[in-house]
Amino acid sequence: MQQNISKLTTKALASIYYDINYVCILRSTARWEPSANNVANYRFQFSESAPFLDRAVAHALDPTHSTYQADPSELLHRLKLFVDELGWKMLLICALAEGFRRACREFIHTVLWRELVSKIKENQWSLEVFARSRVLDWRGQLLKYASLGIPKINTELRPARSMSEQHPHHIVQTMNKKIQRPWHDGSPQIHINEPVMDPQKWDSDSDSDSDTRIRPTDPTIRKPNDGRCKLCRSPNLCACTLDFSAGSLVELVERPGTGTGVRALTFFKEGDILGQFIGEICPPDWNGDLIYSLAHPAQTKPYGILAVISPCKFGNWTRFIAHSCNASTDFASRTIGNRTVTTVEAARDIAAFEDVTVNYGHGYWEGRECMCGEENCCSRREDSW
Ligand SMILES: C[S@@+](CC[C@H](N)C(=O)[O-])C[C@H]1O[C@@H](n2cnc3c(N)ncnc32)[C@H](O)[C@@H]1O
Repeated sequence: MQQNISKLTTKALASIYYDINYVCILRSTARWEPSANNVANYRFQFSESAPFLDRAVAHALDPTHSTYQADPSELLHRLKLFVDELGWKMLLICALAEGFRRACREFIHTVLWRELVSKIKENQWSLEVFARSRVLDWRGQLLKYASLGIPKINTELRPARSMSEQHPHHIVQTMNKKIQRPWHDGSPQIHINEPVMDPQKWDSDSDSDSDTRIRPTDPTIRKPNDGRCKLCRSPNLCACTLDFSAGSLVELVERPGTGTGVRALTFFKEGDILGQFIGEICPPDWNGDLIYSLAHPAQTKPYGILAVISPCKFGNWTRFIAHSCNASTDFASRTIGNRTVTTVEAARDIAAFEDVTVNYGHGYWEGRECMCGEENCCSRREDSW
């Protein structure tokens, strides 16, 4: 019974994150392609949440009013409990998610509803950061109730620091419920969607005139014998690209002792490709980043190292995955579209709200202490470094 409750409420919470992300995608689609259809799809989410928010506010203003006393399924009672625990802002954020609206209607057993409220409470800051960093327009909804004299609504409408200018993976939630920018070696770490290459790092003839220098070719560009594309299985050059959507459903969180890590906000199935390990493409003998970098092997014999991918400055969320000696993902070398790439793939099913981990390899821990805490941890074993 308790297990079922936990499963159902975890699923409901994961669908709240998923739906908030979806509403924000609808918002940007409607903004950049404002066709009647796109705008209607976006507005629909608001029109779905409005009626029961209106009822919840009216009930809060006058709980004795006969219209609001009739509450056969006790929906208003559940909403009141939610607002008492988590406030109006959280109600407005969650109400824009279809998964939450469904739970409001269907979780009629008090134990189930209380468990969901308590899970949302545990994740309150994460949900707020998620909604704000994706520019969910919950304030617009709340403003319409601002003049009604509900004091708590006015305090929750106070402007907060804007996150709209930041990529969500420029935001790390700290242990004391603040946010900070990921930072390394005195500089902010910058999110990129495509690998970058600094020709100067590849320049063997740095004394020659820049006009006469030959531009180095990117060694990760797909060559005819790099094998079939992992996605379409074609042995020929194809236009396939990786789907980056998994990256929208993870968050960066500070962890004690190990720094920034990655937490899944949805369920991943074994074999799912979560993302591409992206960074600056550096020469194979480059050793300027001993923390984050990964060797990029050739796909064909003699299987040497073609490059080092260094995301210490430019990279994506995959650079923050912590090591575990019992990891939930693997790095894999793949040919996809016009490149050979390193992907991060689920080594087993990953539960929502679990930290995503990967095995950095035994050599990484030479002279360092692994703190993954697993029974088989390399730093606990007698033969460890
Ligand atoms: C690739 S980075 C991961 C992101 C990093 N935590 C950060 O804050 O930017 C690798 C570094 O994270 C920390 N780390 C990750 N997993 C760890 C583990 N299992 N034990 C100890 N430190 C770990 C170590 O400082 C390691 O050198």
